[in-house]
Amino acid sequence: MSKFVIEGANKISGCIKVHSSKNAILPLLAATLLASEPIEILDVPLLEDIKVLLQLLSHCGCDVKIEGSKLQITPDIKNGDIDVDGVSKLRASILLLGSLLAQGKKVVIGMPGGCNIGTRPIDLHIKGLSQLGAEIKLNQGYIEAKVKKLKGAKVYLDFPSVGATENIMIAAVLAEGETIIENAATEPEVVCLANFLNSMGAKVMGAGTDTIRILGVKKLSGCSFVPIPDRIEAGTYMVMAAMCGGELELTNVICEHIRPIIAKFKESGVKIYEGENTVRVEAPDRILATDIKTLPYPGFPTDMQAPMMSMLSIAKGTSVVIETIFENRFLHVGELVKMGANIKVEGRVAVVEGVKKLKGAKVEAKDLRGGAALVLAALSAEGVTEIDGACHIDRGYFEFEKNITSLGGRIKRV
Ligand SMILES: CC(=O)N[C@H]1[C@@H](OP(=O)(O)OP(=O)(O)OC[C@H]2O[C@@H](n3ccc(=O)[nH]c3=O)[C@H](O)[C@@H]2O)O[C@H](CO)[C@@H](O)[C@@H]1O
Ligand SMILES: C=C(OP(=O)(O)O)C(=O)O
Repeated sequence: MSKFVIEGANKISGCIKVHSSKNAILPLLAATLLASEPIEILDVPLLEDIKVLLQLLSHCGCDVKIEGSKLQITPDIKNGDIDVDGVSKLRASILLLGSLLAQGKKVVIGMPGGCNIGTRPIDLHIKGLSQLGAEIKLNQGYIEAKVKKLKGAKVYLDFPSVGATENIMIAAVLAEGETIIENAATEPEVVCLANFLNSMGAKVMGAGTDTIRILGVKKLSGCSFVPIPDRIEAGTYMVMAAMCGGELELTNVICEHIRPIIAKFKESGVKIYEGENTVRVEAPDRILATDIKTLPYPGFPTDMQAPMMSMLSIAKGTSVVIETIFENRFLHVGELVKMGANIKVEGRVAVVEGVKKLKGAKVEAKDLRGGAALVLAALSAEGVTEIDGACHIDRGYFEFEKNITSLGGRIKRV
Protein backbone atom coordinates (compact mmCIF):
# COMPACT_ATOMS: atom_id res chain seq x y z
CA MET A 1 0.00 0.00 0.00
CA SER A 2 1.56 3.30 -1.03
CA LYS A 3 1.60 6.46 1.03
CA PHE A 4 2.28 10.14 0.42
CA VAL A 5 5.07 12.01 2.13
CA ILE A 6 4.52 15.75 2.00
CA GLU A 7 6.83 18.54 3.07
CA GLY A 8 4.55 21.46 3.87
CA ALA A 9 4.53 25.25 3.97
CA ASN A 10 5.42 25.83 0.32
CA LYS A 11 3.48 28.32 -1.78
CA ILE A 12 1.10 26.82 -4.37
CA SER A 13 0.89 28.93 -7.54
CA GLY A 14 0.48 28.40 -11.27
CA CYS A 15 -2.03 27.01 -13.73
CA ILE A 16 -3.76 23.62 -13.96
CA LYS A 17 -6.25 22.13 -16.42
CA VAL A 18 -9.08 20.39 -14.61
CA HIS A 19 -9.81 16.85 -15.85
CA SER A 20 -13.18 15.50 -16.88
CA SER A 21 -15.39 14.45 -14.00
CA LYS A 22 -15.04 10.92 -12.61
CA ASN A 23 -18.60 11.01 -11.30
CA ALA A 24 -19.89 12.10 -14.72
CA ILE A 25 -17.87 9.55 -16.72
CA LEU A 26 -18.83 6.48 -14.64
CA PRO A 27 -22.57 6.69 -15.52
CA LEU A 28 -21.67 7.27 -19.18
CA LEU A 29 -19.62 4.08 -19.18
CA ALA A 30 -22.51 2.11 -17.69
CA ALA A 31 -24.84 3.61 -20.31
CA THR A 32 -22.64 2.52 -23.24
CA LEU A 33 -24.24 -0.93 -22.83
CA LEU A 34 -27.46 0.57 -24.20
CA ALA A 35 -26.06 1.43 -27.64
CA SER A 36 -26.04 -0.74 -30.71
CA GLU A 37 -22.97 0.96 -32.20
CA PRO A 38 -19.50 1.95 -30.94
CA ILE A 39 -19.22 4.90 -28.55
CA GLU A 40 -16.30 7.27 -28.23
CA ILE A 41 -15.67 9.19 -24.99
CA LEU A 42 -12.94 11.83 -25.11
CA ASP A 43 -10.77 13.49 -22.43
CA VAL A 44 -11.04 10.64 -19.95
CA PRO A 45 -8.59 10.60 -17.01
CA LEU A 46 -7.73 6.94 -16.42
CA LEU A 47 -8.55 6.91 -12.72
CA GLU A 48 -8.83 3.70 -10.71
CA ASP A 49 -12.66 3.68 -10.64
CA ILE A 50 -12.80 4.26 -14.39
CA LYS A 51 -10.37 1.38 -15.04
CA VAL A 52 -12.42 -0.95 -12.85
CA LEU A 53 -15.68 -0.05 -14.61
CA LEU A 54 -13.99 -0.61 -18.00
CA GLN A 55 -12.93 -4.07 -16.78
CA LEU A 56 -16.52 -4.79 -15.81
CA LEU A 57 -17.70 -3.72 -19.29
CA SER A 58 -15.12 -6.09 -20.83
CA HIS A 59 -16.37 -8.81 -18.50
CA CYS A 60 -19.91 -8.25 -19.86
CA GLY A 61 -18.62 -8.72 -23.42
CA CYS A 62 -17.80 -5.18 -24.64
CA ASP A 63 -14.71 -4.41 -26.67
CA VAL A 64 -12.84 -1.59 -24.90
CA LYS A 65 -10.02 0.32 -26.60
CA ILE A 66 -8.01 2.98 -24.77
CA GLU A 67 -5.88 5.41 -26.78
CA GLY A 68 -4.41 8.00 -24.43
CA SER A 69 -7.43 9.79 -23.00
CA LYS A 70 -9.81 8.50 -25.70
CA LEU A 71 -12.04 5.51 -25.03
CA GLN A 72 -13.76 3.52 -27.71
CA ILE A 73 -16.33 1.05 -26.49
CA THR A 74 -18.10 -1.37 -28.78
CA PRO A 75 -20.99 -2.60 -26.66
CA ASP A 76 -21.94 -6.24 -26.52
CA ILE A 77 -23.55 -8.16 -23.70
CA LYS A 78 -22.61 -11.82 -23.49
CA ASN A 79 -22.77 -11.93 -19.74
CA GLY A 80 -25.15 -10.37 -17.23
CA ASP A 81 -23.57 -12.27 -14.37
CA ILE A 82 -21.26 -9.74 -12.74
CA ASP A 83 -20.50 -11.61 -9.61
CA VAL A 84 -16.88 -10.40 -9.77
CA ASP A 85 -14.39 -8.57 -7.59
CA GLY A 86 -14.50 -5.10 -9.18
CA VAL A 87 -18.19 -4.53 -8.36
CA SER A 88 -17.53 -4.01 -4.67
CA LYS A 89 -14.71 -1.54 -5.37
CA LEU A 90 -16.92 1.26 -6.64
CA ARG A 91 -20.33 2.76 -6.15
CA ALA A 92 -21.14 3.27 -9.81
CA SER A 93 -21.12 -0.50 -10.52
CA ILE A 94 -24.78 -0.47 -9.43
CA LEU A 95 -25.57 1.47 -12.62
CA LEU A 96 -24.85 -1.67 -14.64
CA LEU A 97 -28.05 -3.04 -13.13
CA GLY A 98 -30.11 -0.41 -14.99
CA SER A 99 -28.32 -0.82 -18.30
CA LEU A 100 -28.41 -4.64 -18.29
CA LEU A 101 -32.11 -4.67 -17.36
CA ALA A 102 -32.78 -2.14 -20.15
CA GLN A 103 -31.39 -4.75 -22.56
CA GLY A 104 -33.65 -7.44 -21.09
CA LYS A 105 -30.75 -9.34 -19.52
CA LYS A 106 -30.91 -11.48 -16.42
CA VAL A 107 -28.53 -9.87 -13.93
CA VAL A 108 -26.59 -11.18 -10.97
CA ILE A 109 -24.45 -8.47 -9.42
CA GLY A 110 -22.68 -7.98 -6.10
CA MET A 111 -23.44 -5.03 -3.83
CA PRO A 112 -21.67 -1.81 -4.87
CA GLY A 113 -18.76 -0.35 -2.89
CA GLY A 114 -17.38 3.18 -2.90
CA CYS A 115 -16.28 5.36 -0.02
CA ASN A 116 -17.11 4.21 3.48
CA ILE A 117 -19.06 7.36 4.33
CA GLY A 118 -22.34 5.87 5.47
CA THR A 119 -24.56 2.82 5.08
CA ARG A 120 -25.38 3.86 1.50
CA PRO A 121 -28.47 1.70 0.91
CA ILE A 122 -29.72 1.00 -2.63
CA ASP A 123 -33.43 0.89 -1.80
CA LEU A 124 -34.27 3.82 -4.10
CA HIS A 125 -32.51 2.15 -7.06
CA ILE A 126 -34.45 -1.05 -6.43
CA LYS A 127 -37.76 0.73 -5.88
CA GLY A 128 -37.38 2.70 -9.14
CA LEU A 129 -36.29 -0.23 -11.29
CA SER A 130 -39.06 -2.42 -9.79
CA GLN A 131 -41.61 0.24 -10.72
CA LEU A 132 -40.38 -0.09 -14.32
CA GLY A 133 -41.29 -3.78 -14.08
CA ALA A 134 -38.03 -5.48 -13.03
CA GLU A 135 -38.20 -8.41 -10.63
CA ILE A 136 -35.39 -7.83 -8.14
CA LYS A 137 -34.37 -9.82 -5.10
CA LEU A 138 -31.45 -9.73 -2.75
CA ASN A 139 -29.91 -13.14 -2.23
CA GLN A 140 -26.96 -13.75 0.12
CA GLY A 141 -25.37 -10.38 -0.62
CA TYR A 142 -26.14 -10.45 -4.34
CA ILE A 143 -28.74 -8.64 -6.37
CA GLU A 144 -30.62 -10.90 -8.76
CA ALA A 145 -32.84 -9.18 -11.28
CA LYS A 146 -34.73 -9.97 -14.45
CA VAL A 147 -37.32 -8.50 -16.80
CA LYS A 148 -38.42 -9.21 -20.37
CA LYS A 149 -39.05 -5.58 -21.26
CA LEU A 150 -39.07 -2.59 -18.94
CA LYS A 151 -42.18 -0.40 -19.05
CA GLY A 152 -42.27 3.34 -18.40
CA ALA A 153 -43.73 4.46 -15.05
CA LYS A 154 -43.95 7.38 -12.68
CA VAL A 155 -41.22 7.10 -10.03
CA TYR A 156 -41.10 9.36 -6.99
CA LEU A 157 -37.76 9.39 -5.19
CA ASP A 158 -37.98 9.87 -1.41
CA PHE A 159 -34.60 11.59 -1.62
CA PRO A 160 -33.01 13.12 -4.76
CA SER A 161 -30.35 10.39 -4.95
CA VAL A 162 -27.80 11.00 -7.70
CA GLY A 163 -27.16 7.31 -8.34
CA ALA A 164 -30.83 6.27 -8.24
CA THR A 165 -31.78 9.08 -10.66
CA GLU A 166 -29.01 7.96 -13.04
CA ASN A 167 -29.92 4.28 -12.77
CA ILE A 168 -33.60 4.89 -13.49
CA MET A 169 -32.76 7.24 -16.40
CA ILE A 170 -30.44 4.64 -17.92
CA ALA A 171 -33.07 1.92 -17.52
CA ALA A 172 -35.92 4.05 -18.88
CA VAL A 173 -34.43 5.22 -22.19
CA LEU A 174 -35.13 1.85 -23.88
CA ALA A 175 -38.33 1.10 -21.90
CA GLU A 176 -41.76 0.98 -23.49
CA GLY A 177 -43.56 4.31 -23.06
CA GLU A 178 -43.00 7.25 -20.75
CA THR A 179 -41.12 7.43 -17.45
CA ILE A 180 -41.30 10.39 -15.12
CA ILE A 181 -38.82 10.72 -12.25
CA GLU A 182 -40.12 13.06 -9.57
CA ASN A 183 -37.84 14.58 -6.92
CA ALA A 184 -34.93 13.70 -9.20
CA ALA A 185 -31.36 14.76 -8.44
CA THR A 186 -30.35 17.92 -10.32
CA GLU A 187 -26.54 17.52 -10.13
CA PRO A 188 -24.50 18.49 -13.24
CA GLU A 189 -23.45 14.83 -13.60
CA VAL A 190 -27.14 13.89 -14.09
CA VAL A 191 -27.45 16.55 -16.81
CA CYS A 192 -24.25 15.26 -18.44
CA LEU A 193 -25.72 11.74 -18.54
CA ALA A 194 -28.95 13.06 -20.10
CA ASN A 195 -26.94 14.90 -22.78
CA PHE A 196 -24.96 11.74 -23.49
CA LEU A 197 -28.11 9.61 -23.77
CA ASN A 198 -29.75 12.21 -26.02
CA SER A 199 -26.69 12.29 -28.27
CA MET A 200 -27.22 8.51 -28.73
CA GLY A 201 -30.84 9.22 -29.77
CA ALA A 202 -32.64 8.95 -26.43
CA LYS A 203 -35.45 11.28 -25.44
CA VAL A 204 -34.66 12.62 -21.98
CA MET A 205 -36.20 15.95 -20.99
CA GLY A 206 -35.96 18.09 -17.87
CA ALA A 207 -32.59 16.87 -16.53
CA GLY A 208 -31.30 19.56 -14.17
CA THR A 209 -34.81 20.09 -12.77
CA ASP A 210 -36.51 17.90 -10.18
CA THR A 211 -38.77 16.29 -12.79
CA ILE A 212 -37.18 14.25 -15.56
CA ARG A 213 -39.33 12.87 -18.40
CA ILE A 214 -38.07 10.05 -20.56
CA LEU A 215 -39.79 8.76 -23.68
CA GLY A 216 -38.54 5.25 -24.42
CA VAL A 217 -37.00 4.67 -27.87
CA LYS A 218 -36.38 1.36 -29.67
CA LYS A 219 -32.67 1.68 -30.32
CA LEU A 220 -29.71 3.89 -29.47
CA SER A 221 -26.88 4.72 -31.86
CA GLY A 222 -23.19 5.45 -31.29
CA CYS A 223 -21.81 8.90 -30.48
CA SER A 224 -18.68 10.83 -29.64
CA PHE A 225 -18.86 12.74 -26.38
CA VAL A 226 -16.79 15.02 -24.14
CA PRO A 227 -17.78 14.81 -20.42
CA ILE A 228 -18.08 17.85 -18.13
CA PRO A 229 -15.10 19.07 -16.07
CA ASP A 230 -14.72 17.76 -12.53
CA ARG A 231 -16.21 20.35 -10.16
CA ILE A 232 -14.81 18.56 -7.11
CA GLU A 233 -11.28 18.36 -8.53
CA ALA A 234 -11.55 22.09 -9.30
CA GLY A 235 -12.74 22.86 -5.76
CA THR A 236 -9.93 20.79 -4.25
CA TYR A 237 -7.22 22.73 -6.13
CA MET A 238 -8.93 25.99 -5.18
CA VAL A 239 -8.64 25.06 -1.49
CA MET A 240 -4.99 24.13 -2.04
CA ALA A 241 -4.15 27.60 -3.37
CA ALA A 242 -6.18 29.33 -0.65
CA MET A 243 -4.47 27.35 2.14
CA CYS A 244 -0.97 27.64 0.71
CA GLY A 245 -0.91 31.38 0.18
CA GLY A 246 -0.74 31.36 -3.60
CA GLU A 247 -2.40 32.37 -6.84
CA LEU A 248 -3.83 29.65 -9.02
CA GLU A 249 -5.59 29.64 -12.37
CA LEU A 250 -7.75 26.68 -13.30
CA THR A 251 -8.81 26.09 -16.89
CA ASN A 252 -11.62 23.77 -18.05
CA VAL A 253 -14.02 24.91 -15.32
CA ILE A 254 -17.77 25.51 -15.59
CA CYS A 255 -18.19 28.29 -13.01
CA GLU A 256 -21.94 27.66 -12.81
CA HIS A 257 -21.19 24.15 -11.44
CA ILE A 258 -19.00 25.49 -8.63
CA ARG A 259 -21.29 28.36 -7.62
CA PRO A 260 -21.77 27.12 -3.99
CA ILE A 261 -18.01 26.57 -3.62
CA ILE A 262 -17.24 30.05 -4.98
CA ALA A 263 -19.80 31.56 -2.56
CA LYS A 264 -18.05 29.98 0.44
CA PHE A 265 -14.61 31.07 -0.78
CA LYS A 266 -15.83 34.64 -1.03
CA GLU A 267 -17.23 34.48 2.52
CA SER A 268 -13.80 33.24 3.66
CA GLY A 269 -12.03 36.22 2.17
CA VAL A 270 -10.49 34.26 -0.72
CA LYS A 271 -10.48 36.32 -3.93
CA ILE A 272 -12.09 34.61 -6.90
CA TYR A 273 -12.02 35.86 -10.50
CA GLU A 274 -14.29 34.07 -12.94
CA GLY A 275 -13.44 33.83 -16.64
CA GLU A 276 -15.39 32.12 -19.40
CA ASN A 277 -14.04 28.63 -18.70
CA THR A 278 -11.52 29.56 -16.05
CA VAL A 279 -11.33 30.56 -12.44
CA ARG A 280 -8.48 32.32 -10.64
CA VAL A 281 -7.95 32.05 -6.90
CA GLU A 282 -5.93 34.49 -4.81
CA ALA A 283 -5.25 33.52 -1.20
CA PRO A 284 -5.90 36.12 1.52
CA ASP A 285 -3.41 36.88 4.34
CA ARG A 286 -5.70 34.92 6.66
CA ILE A 287 -8.72 32.79 5.73
CA LEU A 288 -11.91 33.73 7.61
CA ALA A 289 -14.26 31.25 9.27
CA THR A 290 -17.57 30.46 7.57
CA ASP A 291 -20.36 27.92 8.10
CA ILE A 292 -21.13 25.07 5.72
CA LYS A 293 -24.14 22.81 5.32
CA THR A 294 -23.95 20.10 2.68
CA LEU A 295 -27.06 19.71 0.54
CA PRO A 296 -28.14 18.25 -2.80
CA TYR A 297 -27.21 20.46 -5.80
CA PRO A 298 -27.28 23.45 -6.04
CA GLY A 299 -26.47 23.33 -2.32
CA PHE A 300 -22.91 22.90 -1.05
CA PRO A 301 -21.55 19.53 -2.32
CA THR A 302 -20.83 16.86 0.29
CA ASP A 303 -17.75 15.83 -1.74
CA MET A 304 -16.21 19.23 -0.91
CA GLN A 305 -16.98 19.08 2.83
CA ALA A 306 -13.70 17.44 3.88
CA PRO A 307 -11.39 19.62 1.71
CA MET A 308 -13.24 22.71 2.94
CA MET A 309 -12.89 21.59 6.55
CA SER A 310 -9.11 21.47 6.09
CA MET A 311 -9.25 25.09 4.98
CA LEU A 312 -11.50 26.16 7.85
CA SER A 313 -9.18 24.45 10.34
CA ILE A 314 -6.67 27.29 9.76
CA ALA A 315 -9.28 30.07 9.45
CA LYS A 316 -9.65 33.00 11.81
CA GLY A 317 -12.67 32.23 14.01
CA THR A 318 -15.11 29.37 14.49
CA SER A 319 -16.91 27.54 11.66
CA VAL A 320 -19.82 25.14 11.93
CA VAL A 321 -19.92 22.34 9.34
CA ILE A 322 -23.14 20.33 8.99
CA GLU A 323 -23.10 17.15 6.89
CA THR A 324 -26.66 16.30 5.88
CA ILE A 325 -26.03 13.82 3.02
CA PHE A 326 -23.88 11.01 4.47
CA GLU A 327 -24.05 10.02 8.14
CA ASN A 328 -20.39 8.96 8.41
CA ARG A 329 -18.47 11.58 6.48
CA PHE A 330 -16.24 12.97 9.24
CA LEU A 331 -13.53 10.27 9.13
CA HIS A 332 -10.91 12.94 8.33
CA VAL A 333 -11.60 14.88 11.54
CA GLY A 334 -9.53 12.65 13.84
CA GLU A 335 -6.63 12.83 11.38
CA LEU A 336 -6.81 16.64 11.10
CA VAL A 337 -6.80 16.80 14.91
CA LYS A 338 -3.52 14.80 14.88
CA MET A 339 -2.14 17.68 12.77
CA GLY A 340 -3.14 20.24 15.38
CA ALA A 341 -6.65 21.15 14.21
CA ASN A 342 -9.23 21.99 16.86
CA ILE A 343 -12.44 20.26 15.74
CA LYS A 344 -15.27 18.75 17.78
CA VAL A 345 -17.91 16.51 16.28
CA GLU A 346 -21.40 15.94 17.63
CA GLY A 347 -23.43 13.70 15.31
CA ARG A 348 -23.62 15.40 11.94
CA VAL A 349 -22.17 18.69 13.18
CA ALA A 350 -18.49 19.62 13.40
CA VAL A 351 -17.36 22.77 15.17
CA VAL A 352 -14.04 23.97 13.82
CA GLU A 353 -12.03 26.44 15.92
CA GLY A 354 -9.43 27.81 13.53
CA VAL A 355 -5.77 27.51 14.54
CA LYS A 356 -2.92 29.55 13.03
CA LYS A 357 -0.95 26.63 11.56
CA LEU A 358 -1.24 22.86 11.24
CA LYS A 359 1.76 20.65 11.96
CA GLY A 360 3.03 17.61 10.06
CA ALA A 361 2.03 14.21 11.51
CA LYS A 362 1.49 10.56 10.56
CA VAL A 363 -2.11 10.27 9.38
CA GLU A 364 -4.33 7.93 7.39
CA ALA A 365 -6.63 8.57 4.44
CA LYS A 366 -9.81 6.59 5.12
CA ASP A 367 -11.84 7.72 2.12
CA LEU A 368 -11.33 9.66 -1.11
CA ARG A 369 -12.22 13.27 -0.25
CA GLY A 370 -11.15 12.91 3.38
CA GLY A 371 -7.78 11.75 2.01
CA ALA A 372 -7.58 14.73 -0.34
CA ALA A 373 -8.35 16.98 2.64
CA LEU A 374 -5.29 15.55 4.42
CA VAL A 375 -3.09 16.27 1.39
CA LEU A 376 -4.31 19.89 1.46
CA ALA A 377 -3.68 20.15 5.20
CA ALA A 378 -0.21 18.64 4.78
CA LEU A 379 0.75 21.03 1.98
CA SER A 380 -0.03 24.00 4.22
CA ALA A 381 1.38 22.54 7.46
CA GLU A 382 4.76 23.11 9.06
CA GLY A 383 6.97 20.03 8.74
CA VAL A 384 6.51 16.63 7.14
CA THR A 385 3.27 14.65 6.95
CA GLU A 386 2.96 10.97 6.03
CA ILE A 387 -0.44 9.98 4.66
CA ASP A 388 -1.20 6.25 4.54
CA GLY A 389 -3.92 4.93 2.23
CA ALA A 390 -2.96 6.83 -0.95
CA CYS A 391 -5.13 4.31 -2.88
CA HIS A 392 -8.27 6.09 -1.65
CA ILE A 393 -7.03 9.40 -3.07
CA ASP A 394 -6.02 7.75 -6.37
CA ARG A 395 -9.70 6.93 -6.96
CA GLY A 396 -10.48 10.56 -7.67
CA TYR A 397 -7.44 12.69 -8.52
CA PHE A 398 -5.62 12.01 -11.78
CA GLU A 399 -1.88 12.82 -11.77
CA PHE A 400 -2.28 14.46 -8.37
CA GLU A 401 1.44 14.40 -7.44
CA LYS A 402 2.47 15.66 -10.89
CA ASN A 403 0.05 18.60 -10.66
CA ILE A 404 0.98 19.45 -7.07
CA THR A 405 4.69 19.35 -7.89
CA SER A 406 4.17 21.60 -10.93
CA LEU A 407 2.48 24.14 -8.62
CA GLY A 408 5.38 24.20 -6.16
CA GLY A 409 4.21 21.64 -3.61
CA ARG A 410 6.52 18.91 -2.30
CA ILE A 411 4.94 15.48 -2.44
CA LYS A 412 6.40 11.99 -2.91
CA ARG A 413 4.79 8.59 -3.13
CA VAL A 414 6.58 5.83 -1.23
C1 LIG B 1 -19.98 7.76 -8.06
C2 LIG B 1 -20.72 8.98 -7.67
O1 LIG B 1 -21.26 9.70 -8.50
N1 LIG B 1 -20.75 9.26 -6.35
C3 LIG B 1 -21.40 10.47 -5.89
C4 LIG B 1 -22.89 10.17 -5.73
O2 LIG B 1 -23.00 9.08 -4.83
P1 LIG B 1 -24.40 8.34 -4.67
O3 LIG B 1 -25.08 8.27 -5.97
O4 LIG B 1 -24.12 7.09 -3.94
O5 LIG B 1 -25.15 9.35 -3.71
P2 LIG B 1 -26.72 9.49 -3.48
O6 LIG B 1 -27.14 10.83 -3.98
O7 LIG B 1 -27.39 8.29 -4.02
O8 LIG B 1 -26.80 9.44 -1.90
C5 LIG B 1 -27.29 10.50 -1.14
C6 LIG B 1 -28.00 9.99 0.10
O9 LIG B 1 -29.10 9.17 -0.29
C7 LIG B 1 -29.05 7.94 0.39
N2 LIG B 1 -29.59 6.88 -0.50
C8 LIG B 1 -29.14 6.75 -1.76
C9 LIG B 1 -29.63 5.76 -2.58
C10 LIG B 1 -30.61 4.89 -2.08
O10 LIG B 1 -31.10 3.98 -2.76
N3 LIG B 1 -31.06 5.06 -0.81
C11 LIG B 1 -30.56 6.04 0.01
O11 LIG B 1 -30.98 6.17 1.15
C12 LIG B 1 -27.54 7.73 0.66
O12 LIG B 1 -27.32 6.82 1.70
C13 LIG B 1 -27.11 9.13 1.00
O13 LIG B 1 -27.39 9.40 2.34
O14 LIG B 1 -23.54 11.34 -5.21
C14 LIG B 1 -23.08 11.73 -3.90
C15 LIG B 1 -23.93 12.90 -3.44
O15 LIG B 1 -23.70 14.00 -4.22
C16 LIG B 1 -21.58 12.06 -3.97
O16 LIG B 1 -21.12 12.31 -2.66
C17 LIG B 1 -20.80 10.89 -4.56
O17 LIG B 1 -19.46 11.29 -4.79
C1 LIG C 1 -17.84 9.52 -2.54
C2 LIG C 1 -17.30 9.55 -3.76
O1 LIG C 1 -17.31 8.53 -4.62
P1 LIG C 1 -18.14 7.16 -4.46
O2 LIG C 1 -19.58 7.54 -4.50
O3 LIG C 1 -17.73 6.37 -5.65
O4 LIG C 1 -17.74 6.52 -3.17
C3 LIG C 1 -16.65 10.77 -4.26
O5 LIG C 1 -16.38 10.85 -5.47
O6 LIG C 1 -16.39 11.66 -3.44
